Amino acid sequence: MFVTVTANPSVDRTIEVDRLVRGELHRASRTQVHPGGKGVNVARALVRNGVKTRAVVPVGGAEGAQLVALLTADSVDVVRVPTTGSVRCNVSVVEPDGTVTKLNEAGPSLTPADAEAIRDAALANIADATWVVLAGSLPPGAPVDFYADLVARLTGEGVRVAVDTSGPALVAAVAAQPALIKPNLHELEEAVGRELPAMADVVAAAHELRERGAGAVLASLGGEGAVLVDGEGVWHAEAAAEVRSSVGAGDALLAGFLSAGGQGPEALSEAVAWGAAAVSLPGSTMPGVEDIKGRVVRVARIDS
Ligand SMILES: Nc1ncnc2c1ncn2[C@@H]1O[C@H](COP(=O)(O)OP(=O)(O)O)[C@@H](O)[C@H]1O
Ligand SMILES: O=P(O)(O)OC[C@H]1O[C@](O)(COP(=O)(O)O)[C@@H](O)[C@@H]1O
Repeated sequence: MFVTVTANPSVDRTIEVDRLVRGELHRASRTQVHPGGKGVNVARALVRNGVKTRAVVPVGGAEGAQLVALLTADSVDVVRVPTTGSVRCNVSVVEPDGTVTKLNEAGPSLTPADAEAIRDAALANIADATWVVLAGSLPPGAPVDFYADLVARLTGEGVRVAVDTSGPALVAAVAAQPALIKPNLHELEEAVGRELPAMADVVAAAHELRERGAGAVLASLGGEGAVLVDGEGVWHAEAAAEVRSSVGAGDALLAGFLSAGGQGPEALSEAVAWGAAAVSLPGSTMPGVEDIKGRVVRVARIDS
Protein backbone atom coordinates (compact mmCIF):
# COMPACT_ATOMS: atom_id res chain seq x y z
CA MET A 1 0.00 0.00 0.00
CA PHE A 2 1.16 3.52 -0.84
CA VAL A 3 -0.11 6.58 1.02
CA THR A 4 0.06 10.16 -0.24
CA VAL A 5 -0.46 13.29 1.85
CA THR A 6 -1.30 16.52 0.03
CA ALA A 7 -1.61 19.48 2.40
CA ASN A 8 -2.82 21.82 -0.36
CA PRO A 9 -4.83 19.86 -2.96
CA SER A 10 -6.77 21.50 -5.76
CA VAL A 11 -9.42 21.14 -8.37
CA ASP A 12 -7.38 21.57 -11.58
CA ARG A 13 -8.85 23.12 -14.73
CA THR A 14 -6.74 22.74 -17.84
CA ILE A 15 -7.84 25.11 -20.58
CA GLU A 16 -6.52 24.71 -24.13
CA VAL A 17 -6.29 27.87 -26.29
CA ASP A 18 -4.80 28.54 -29.72
CA ARG A 19 -2.40 31.21 -28.44
CA LEU A 20 -2.20 32.99 -25.09
CA VAL A 21 -2.04 36.79 -25.36
CA ARG A 22 -1.94 38.80 -22.15
CA GLY A 23 -4.95 41.14 -21.82
CA GLU A 24 -6.97 39.48 -24.63
CA LEU A 25 -10.21 37.45 -24.60
CA HIS A 26 -9.57 33.76 -25.25
CA ARG A 27 -12.14 31.10 -26.11
CA ALA A 28 -11.10 27.67 -24.98
CA SER A 29 -10.86 24.90 -27.57
CA ARG A 30 -11.08 22.31 -24.76
CA THR A 31 -11.34 22.23 -20.97
CA GLN A 32 -10.63 19.39 -18.57
CA VAL A 33 -11.22 19.17 -14.84
CA HIS A 34 -9.08 16.82 -12.74
CA PRO A 35 -8.42 16.27 -9.06
CA GLY A 36 -5.12 18.03 -8.40
CA GLY A 37 -2.20 18.56 -6.09
CA LYS A 38 1.05 16.65 -6.29
CA GLY A 39 0.26 13.82 -3.86
CA VAL A 40 -3.22 13.50 -5.36
CA ASN A 41 -1.69 13.03 -8.81
CA VAL A 42 0.81 10.46 -7.54
CA ALA A 43 -2.14 8.51 -6.09
CA ARG A 44 -4.11 8.79 -9.35
CA ALA A 45 -1.16 7.56 -11.39
CA LEU A 46 -0.49 4.59 -9.10
CA VAL A 47 -4.15 3.56 -8.96
CA ARG A 48 -4.46 3.86 -12.75
CA ASN A 49 -1.66 1.27 -12.91
CA GLY A 50 -3.23 -1.11 -10.44
CA VAL A 51 -1.18 -0.09 -7.38
CA LYS A 52 -3.18 0.24 -4.16
CA THR A 53 -2.91 3.81 -2.90
CA ARG A 54 -4.64 5.95 -0.30
CA ALA A 55 -4.75 9.74 -0.57
CA VAL A 56 -4.98 11.88 2.58
CA VAL A 57 -6.47 15.30 1.72
CA PRO A 58 -8.08 18.24 3.51
CA VAL A 59 -11.56 18.67 2.00
CA GLY A 60 -13.06 22.02 2.96
CA GLY A 61 -15.94 23.67 1.07
CA ALA A 62 -17.75 22.87 -2.15
CA GLU A 63 -14.43 22.39 -3.97
CA GLY A 64 -13.45 19.85 -1.32
CA ALA A 65 -16.61 17.87 -2.07
CA GLN A 66 -15.85 18.13 -5.80
CA LEU A 67 -12.29 16.91 -5.18
CA VAL A 68 -13.58 13.85 -3.32
CA ALA A 69 -16.12 13.11 -6.08
CA LEU A 70 -13.42 13.36 -8.78
CA LEU A 71 -11.01 11.16 -6.80
CA THR A 72 -13.71 8.59 -6.10
CA ALA A 73 -14.46 8.48 -9.84
CA ASP A 74 -10.75 7.70 -10.33
CA SER A 75 -11.10 4.82 -7.79
CA VAL A 76 -8.67 6.42 -5.33
CA ASP A 77 -9.16 5.50 -1.66
CA VAL A 78 -9.65 8.93 -0.04
CA VAL A 79 -8.98 9.79 3.62
CA ARG A 80 -10.94 13.03 4.02
CA VAL A 81 -9.85 15.55 6.62
CA PRO A 82 -12.58 18.18 7.13
CA THR A 83 -10.95 21.63 7.29
CA THR A 84 -12.19 25.19 7.59
CA GLY A 85 -11.35 26.82 4.24
CA SER A 86 -12.32 25.69 0.73
CA VAL A 87 -9.97 23.61 -1.40
CA ARG A 88 -8.33 25.83 -4.07
CA CYS A 89 -8.76 25.78 -7.86
CA ASN A 90 -5.65 25.86 -10.07
CA VAL A 91 -5.80 26.77 -13.74
CA SER A 92 -3.34 25.69 -16.44
CA VAL A 93 -3.55 27.29 -19.88
CA VAL A 94 -2.08 25.02 -22.56
CA GLU A 95 -1.08 26.13 -26.09
CA PRO A 96 -0.75 23.76 -29.07
CA ASP A 97 3.07 23.63 -28.86
CA GLY A 98 2.76 22.32 -25.28
CA THR A 99 3.54 25.65 -23.56
CA VAL A 100 1.79 25.68 -20.18
CA THR A 101 0.95 28.79 -18.15
CA LYS A 102 -0.05 27.88 -14.61
CA LEU A 103 -2.13 29.95 -12.19
CA ASN A 104 -1.98 28.27 -8.79
CA GLU A 105 -4.06 29.73 -5.95
CA ALA A 106 -2.40 29.97 -2.53
CA GLY A 107 -5.03 27.72 -0.99
CA PRO A 108 -7.13 28.12 2.14
CA SER A 109 -5.55 29.24 5.40
CA LEU A 110 -5.04 26.26 7.67
CA THR A 111 -5.74 26.76 11.36
CA PRO A 112 -3.40 25.00 13.81
CA ALA A 113 -6.24 22.52 14.42
CA ASP A 114 -6.55 21.87 10.65
CA ALA A 115 -2.80 21.19 10.37
CA GLU A 116 -2.93 18.83 13.35
CA ALA A 117 -5.93 17.01 11.88
CA ILE A 118 -4.08 16.40 8.58
CA ARG A 119 -0.99 15.20 10.44
CA ASP A 120 -3.04 12.88 12.67
CA ALA A 121 -4.96 11.46 9.70
CA ALA A 122 -1.67 10.71 7.95
CA LEU A 123 -0.22 8.98 11.01
CA ALA A 124 -3.42 6.98 11.54
CA ASN A 125 -3.37 5.58 8.00
CA ILE A 126 0.14 4.19 7.52
CA ALA A 127 -0.05 0.79 9.21
CA ASP A 128 0.15 -1.06 5.85
CA ALA A 129 2.24 1.54 3.98
CA THR A 130 5.54 0.76 2.24
CA TRP A 131 5.99 4.34 1.07
CA VAL A 132 4.39 7.60 2.15
CA VAL A 133 4.55 10.52 -0.29
CA LEU A 134 4.35 14.06 1.13
CA ALA A 135 3.80 16.35 -1.81
CA GLY A 136 2.87 19.81 -3.03
CA SER A 137 3.06 23.30 -1.59
CA LEU A 138 1.98 24.17 1.94
CA PRO A 139 -1.13 26.33 2.24
CA PRO A 140 -1.02 29.60 4.22
CA GLY A 141 -1.03 28.95 7.96
CA ALA A 142 0.73 25.59 7.74
CA PRO A 143 4.03 25.65 9.63
CA VAL A 144 7.04 25.57 7.31
CA ASP A 145 8.18 22.36 9.00
CA PHE A 146 4.82 20.62 8.45
CA TYR A 147 6.31 18.04 6.05
CA ALA A 148 9.62 17.94 7.98
CA ASP A 149 7.77 17.00 11.17
CA LEU A 150 5.85 14.27 9.31
CA VAL A 151 9.08 12.94 7.76
CA ALA A 152 10.58 12.54 11.23
CA ARG A 153 7.46 10.90 12.70
CA LEU A 154 6.89 8.55 9.74
CA THR A 155 10.54 7.55 9.51
CA GLY A 156 10.40 6.82 13.23
CA GLU A 157 7.54 4.40 12.45
CA GLY A 158 9.78 2.58 9.96
CA VAL A 159 8.06 3.91 6.82
CA ARG A 160 10.00 5.13 3.78
CA VAL A 161 9.07 8.72 2.95
CA ALA A 162 9.29 10.55 -0.39
CA VAL A 163 8.96 14.35 -0.46
CA ASP A 164 8.05 16.55 -3.44
CA THR A 165 7.67 20.12 -2.32
CA SER A 166 9.39 23.45 -2.86
CA GLY A 167 11.09 26.43 -1.18
CA PRO A 168 11.61 26.51 2.59
CA ALA A 169 9.30 23.50 3.11
CA LEU A 170 11.66 21.39 0.96
CA VAL A 171 14.77 22.67 2.73
CA ALA A 172 13.23 21.85 6.13
CA ALA A 173 12.06 18.41 4.95
CA VAL A 174 15.53 17.49 3.61
CA ALA A 175 17.04 18.08 7.07
CA ALA A 176 14.53 15.57 8.49
CA GLN A 177 16.16 12.83 6.35
CA PRO A 178 13.49 11.52 3.94
CA ALA A 179 14.40 8.43 1.92
CA LEU A 180 13.74 10.28 -1.35
CA ILE A 181 13.10 13.78 -2.69
CA LYS A 182 11.81 14.66 -6.17
CA PRO A 183 12.70 18.26 -7.03
CA ASN A 184 12.36 19.68 -10.54
CA LEU A 185 15.20 21.87 -11.81
CA HIS A 186 13.72 25.07 -10.41
CA GLU A 187 13.11 23.51 -6.99
CA LEU A 188 16.64 22.10 -6.93
CA GLU A 189 18.12 25.51 -7.83
CA GLU A 190 16.05 27.14 -5.10
CA ALA A 191 17.14 24.57 -2.52
CA VAL A 192 20.87 25.11 -3.15
CA GLY A 193 20.58 28.84 -3.87
CA ARG A 194 22.25 28.89 -7.31
CA GLU A 195 21.55 28.27 -10.98
CA LEU A 196 22.38 24.83 -12.35
CA PRO A 197 23.07 25.28 -16.06
CA ALA A 198 24.85 21.96 -16.73
CA MET A 199 24.24 18.32 -15.83
CA ALA A 200 27.37 18.37 -13.62
CA ASP A 201 25.83 21.25 -11.65
CA VAL A 202 22.59 19.28 -11.16
CA VAL A 203 24.53 16.27 -9.91
CA ALA A 204 26.60 18.44 -7.53
CA ALA A 205 23.40 19.99 -6.14
CA ALA A 206 21.87 16.54 -5.63
CA HIS A 207 25.00 15.40 -3.74
CA GLU A 208 24.69 18.53 -1.59
CA LEU A 209 21.07 17.70 -0.69
CA ARG A 210 22.10 14.14 0.17
CA GLU A 211 24.74 15.56 2.51
CA ARG A 212 22.01 17.71 4.08
CA GLY A 213 19.84 14.65 4.75
CA ALA A 214 18.04 13.29 1.65
CA GLY A 215 18.64 9.57 1.13
CA ALA A 216 18.23 9.77 -2.65
CA VAL A 217 17.50 12.60 -5.08
CA LEU A 218 15.33 12.06 -8.15
CA ALA A 219 15.72 15.35 -10.03
CA SER A 220 13.32 15.88 -12.94
CA LEU A 221 14.64 17.96 -15.83
CA GLY A 222 11.65 18.43 -18.14
CA GLY A 223 12.50 17.41 -21.72
CA GLU A 224 15.96 16.33 -20.56
CA GLY A 225 14.54 13.50 -18.48
CA ALA A 226 15.65 12.84 -14.93
CA VAL A 227 18.74 12.19 -12.82
CA LEU A 228 18.92 9.79 -9.88
CA VAL A 229 21.61 10.31 -7.25
CA ASP A 230 21.73 7.81 -4.39
CA GLY A 231 24.29 5.98 -2.27
CA GLU A 232 25.06 3.60 -5.16
CA GLY A 233 25.76 6.09 -7.93
CA VAL A 234 24.40 8.61 -10.43
CA TRP A 235 22.20 7.78 -13.44
CA HIS A 236 20.51 9.83 -16.13
CA ALA A 237 17.50 8.71 -18.15
CA GLU A 238 15.45 10.31 -20.90
CA ALA A 239 12.71 9.44 -23.38
CA ALA A 240 11.25 11.35 -26.31
CA ALA A 241 7.60 12.42 -26.19
CA GLU A 242 5.09 14.40 -28.22
CA VAL A 243 4.27 17.09 -25.67
CA ARG A 244 0.57 17.78 -25.14
CA SER A 245 0.48 18.96 -21.49
CA SER A 246 3.24 18.74 -18.89
CA VAL A 247 0.85 19.34 -15.96
CA GLY A 248 1.42 16.58 -13.42
CA ALA A 249 4.30 14.97 -15.37
CA GLY A 250 6.59 15.19 -12.35
CA ASP A 251 3.94 13.48 -10.25
CA ALA A 252 3.62 10.65 -12.79
CA LEU A 253 7.43 10.37 -12.80
CA LEU A 254 7.52 9.94 -9.02
CA ALA A 255 4.66 7.42 -9.12
CA GLY A 256 6.49 5.37 -11.76
CA PHE A 257 9.69 5.41 -9.69
CA LEU A 258 7.91 4.18 -6.55
CA SER A 259 5.87 1.58 -8.43
CA ALA A 260 9.14 0.04 -9.68
CA GLY A 261 10.64 -0.33 -6.20
CA GLY A 262 11.72 3.24 -5.45
CA GLN A 263 15.45 2.76 -6.02
CA GLY A 264 18.09 2.20 -8.67
CA PRO A 265 18.32 2.57 -12.45
CA GLU A 266 15.39 0.24 -13.29
CA ALA A 267 13.05 2.40 -11.21
CA LEU A 268 14.53 5.52 -12.87
CA SER A 269 13.81 4.03 -16.30
CA GLU A 270 10.21 3.25 -15.34
CA ALA A 271 9.86 6.75 -13.88
CA VAL A 272 10.94 8.42 -17.11
CA ALA A 273 8.60 6.20 -19.15
CA TRP A 274 5.69 7.37 -16.95
CA GLY A 275 6.82 11.03 -17.20
CA ALA A 276 7.07 10.88 -21.00
CA ALA A 277 3.66 9.20 -21.18
CA ALA A 278 2.14 11.87 -18.94
CA VAL A 279 3.32 14.79 -21.09
CA SER A 280 1.79 13.20 -24.18
CA LEU A 281 -1.69 13.24 -22.58
CA PRO A 282 -4.06 16.24 -22.23
CA GLY A 283 -4.51 18.15 -18.98
CA SER A 284 -3.19 16.30 -15.96
CA THR A 285 -4.40 12.92 -17.24
CA MET A 286 -2.30 10.26 -15.54
CA PRO A 287 -0.94 7.59 -17.90
CA GLY A 288 -2.11 3.98 -17.89
CA VAL A 289 -0.25 0.83 -18.96
CA GLU A 290 -1.20 1.37 -22.60
CA ASP A 291 0.34 4.88 -22.58
CA ILE A 292 3.55 3.75 -20.85
CA LYS A 293 4.43 0.43 -22.47
CA GLY A 294 6.81 0.44 -25.42
CA ARG A 295 8.41 3.80 -24.54
CA VAL A 296 12.11 3.78 -25.36
CA VAL A 297 14.09 5.09 -22.38
CA ARG A 298 17.84 5.66 -22.58
CA VAL A 299 19.53 5.14 -19.20
CA ALA A 300 23.20 5.87 -18.58
CA ARG A 301 25.41 5.76 -15.52
CA ILE A 302 27.16 9.11 -15.40
CA ASP A 303 29.72 8.67 -12.66
CA SER A 304 32.15 6.01 -11.60
N1 LIG B 1 9.33 17.76 -23.27
C1 LIG B 1 9.39 16.57 -22.66
N2 LIG B 1 9.69 15.45 -23.36
C2 LIG B 1 9.77 14.23 -22.76
N3 LIG B 1 9.53 14.04 -21.44
C3 LIG B 1 9.23 15.12 -20.69
C4 LIG B 1 9.13 16.43 -21.25
N4 LIG B 1 8.80 17.29 -20.25
C5 LIG B 1 8.71 16.55 -19.13
N5 LIG B 1 8.97 15.25 -19.38
C6 LIG B 1 8.98 14.12 -18.43
O1 LIG B 1 8.25 14.50 -17.28
C7 LIG B 1 9.11 14.50 -16.14
C8 LIG B 1 8.72 15.60 -15.19
O2 LIG B 1 8.81 16.86 -15.81
P1 LIG B 1 9.33 18.15 -15.05
O3 LIG B 1 8.84 19.33 -15.83
O4 LIG B 1 10.78 18.05 -14.81
O5 LIG B 1 8.63 18.00 -13.60
P2 LIG B 1 7.52 18.84 -12.83
O6 LIG B 1 6.22 18.48 -13.50
O7 LIG B 1 7.62 18.31 -11.44
O8 LIG B 1 7.88 20.29 -12.95
C9 LIG B 1 10.52 14.64 -16.71
O9 LIG B 1 11.49 14.12 -15.81
C10 LIG B 1 10.40 13.83 -17.99
O10 LIG B 1 10.50 12.44 -17.69
O1 LIG C 1 1.15 22.61 -4.63
P1 LIG C 1 1.64 23.39 -5.80
O2 LIG C 1 3.11 23.53 -5.87
O3 LIG C 1 0.93 24.72 -5.93
O4 LIG C 1 1.29 22.55 -7.09
C1 LIG C 1 -0.02 22.12 -7.31
C2 LIG C 1 -0.24 21.79 -8.75
O5 LIG C 1 0.72 20.87 -9.17
C3 LIG C 1 0.11 19.77 -9.83
O6 LIG C 1 0.17 18.69 -8.93
C4 LIG C 1 0.79 19.50 -11.13
O7 LIG C 1 2.15 19.30 -10.95
P2 LIG C 1 3.22 20.15 -11.78
O8 LIG C 1 2.95 21.62 -11.51
O9 LIG C 1 4.50 19.67 -11.20
O10 LIG C 1 3.02 19.82 -13.21
C5 LIG C 1 -1.31 20.16 -10.08
O11 LIG C 1 -2.21 19.10 -10.02
C6 LIG C 1 -1.59 21.20 -9.01
O12 LIG C 1 -2.48 22.15 -9.50
